[in-house]
Amino acid sequence: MSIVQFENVTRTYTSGDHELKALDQVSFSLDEGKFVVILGPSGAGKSTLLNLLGGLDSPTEGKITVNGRDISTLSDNELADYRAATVGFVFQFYNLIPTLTVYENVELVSMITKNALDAKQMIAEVGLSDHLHNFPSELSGGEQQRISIARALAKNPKILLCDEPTGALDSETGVMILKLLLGMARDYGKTIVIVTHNQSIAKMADVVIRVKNGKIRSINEQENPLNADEVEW
Ligand SMILES: Nc1ncnc2c1ncn2[C@@H]1O[C@H](COP(=O)(O)OP(=O)(O)OP(=O)(O)O)[C@@H](O)[C@H]1O
Repeated sequence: MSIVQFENVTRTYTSGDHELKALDQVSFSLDEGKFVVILGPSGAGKSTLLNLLGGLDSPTEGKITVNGRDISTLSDNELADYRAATVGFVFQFYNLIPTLTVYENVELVSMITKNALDAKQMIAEVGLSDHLHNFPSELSGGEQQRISIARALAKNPKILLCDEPTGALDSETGVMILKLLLGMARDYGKTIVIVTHNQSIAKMADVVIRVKNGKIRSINEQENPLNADEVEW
């Protein structure tokens, strides 16, 4: 069943009398529970696409439907509700709050959503129960990224949006993070959308979307994606 639908979506940026179409008439749909990789060179429009899907921005034209709801015309307050209820974010540089402990960083989510899952349970899910009371600076990069995934999962989102989630990690640690994300799709039916420059990660995707100059160049479904263990870069 399709959980995401973009129909002729355009996002135009205007500066002075110059207009730039960061996304230009983009249409695609994604099925629930899939592991999706969006590939494309710098400036292709990947972050713009992820921001629109995450309700951090609205399209200039076109329609975006997520989980049966048209999110293209929501007010700022409605978008905040949509973000809290439907999507989780994982970023390249983790975005943890340095003055809060691991537990507090994840528990924070319960302040923005009614359906938050138990913070300790989510930290256990990413294998870091021994670090509940550590501060982010006391953890390795891979551990910090696992905490940011625990925080995203604590919102119990249907969709996890990841912008270069392994971009700051070595290959071995990156594979561990990808394994964790893949497990979220396979075991919990989450839809995982990863934006990356890294062609190797695309080998483990159910669906690969290639973007260039604001347009979709191709959408490929892969029947037999690789396991995370088989990927390296
Ligand atoms: N806020 C903005 N104002 C003006 N132009 C923007 C803005 N955000 C993005 N753009 C432009 O839109 C285009 C697409 O940018 P986007 O960040 O989506 O690309 P990207 O594929 O994510 O690139 P990267 O891989 O380098 O992050 C680029 O030409 C960029 O300069």
